[in-house]
Amino acid sequence: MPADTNATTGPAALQGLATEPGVPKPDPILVGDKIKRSFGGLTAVDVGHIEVQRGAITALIGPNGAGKTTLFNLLTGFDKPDSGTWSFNDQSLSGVPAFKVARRGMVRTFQLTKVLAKLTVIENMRLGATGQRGEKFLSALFRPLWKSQEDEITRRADDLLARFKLDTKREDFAGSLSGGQRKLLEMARALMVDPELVMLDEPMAGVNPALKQSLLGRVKSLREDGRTVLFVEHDMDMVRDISDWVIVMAQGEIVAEGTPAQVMADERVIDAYLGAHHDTDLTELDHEAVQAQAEAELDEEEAKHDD
Ligand SMILES: Nc1ncnc2c1ncn2[C@@H]1O[C@H](COP(=O)(O)OP(=O)(O)OP(=O)(O)O)[C@@H](O)[C@H]1O
Repeated sequence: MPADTNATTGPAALQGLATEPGVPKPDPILVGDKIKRSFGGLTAVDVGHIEVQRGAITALIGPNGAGKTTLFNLLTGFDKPDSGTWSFNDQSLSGVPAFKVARRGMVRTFQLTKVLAKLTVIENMRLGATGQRGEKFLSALFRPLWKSQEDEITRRADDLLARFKLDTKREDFAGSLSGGQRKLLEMARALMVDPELVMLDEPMAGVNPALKQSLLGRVKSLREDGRTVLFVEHDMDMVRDISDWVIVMAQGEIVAEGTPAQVMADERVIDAYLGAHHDTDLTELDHEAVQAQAEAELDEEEAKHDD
């Protein structure tokens, strides 16, 4: 089927957009303005404008300390900004607590913490249904629920575990799962509230390369189910493979946006990475960036000699 060049919805609509930071999207599910968060004298986030396209997979990348996690925390109500406003499905989310944000259809995954690792897989899933109250609300597990509500939660959890091929691990402690299985559990748990927007925190971290493809398939299937995905990731292969759009942060600000191919060739992105000290697996981008810069310098030299 030929691509619909006039599409305003989904990933297709992103083709041909300007690559300026904060560029408006044709059908945004999430819109933020002037979001600032400082820690002491350090400005962790200073985002002028951000829009996330509905039904697309958007990657949020940037060097260590760029403010990605802080922005995730702010948007999902786990942290409070110094200033700024944002809305989800045209409804303001400023000041809305995390569990209510989740109920409205926007959830974020968390890397499995020590406490959650001590619970079984099914217990983790059931906690997901409480709308991300998190481990402070572990008591939610033991709070009496209506039997029918409990049955419904268990049924949904078991369906998701089967879909994510974790059903045989149902009674195992989450801490005993492999890196890839933990990532599947984090994702499955987030789906307990049937969210429209799923925010994934480094979905590839600690995953065995052999499992990466299957995990990538899971993320793509979220989009096929009609969900919107926003993810933070250092693994550039993943970013290239599955993102429809990439937003690049550096020093708290959005410095560039575009398709994966556009941002990876963008000077502003190369500068952001080369200008920062980082210790994660951005080697591939580094390599490309260094090569691109070397080529640019050689071209400049050649041009000088040509004159
Ligand atoms: N609770 C906090 N207290 C003080 N400083 C913080 C806090 N949280 C984050 N920061 C600082 O804010 C800046 C942005 O951090 P953040 O974790 O959001 O970056 P990031 O882009 O997610 O980095 P990484 O890729 O390493 O996870 C960093 O300089 C960090 O040290």
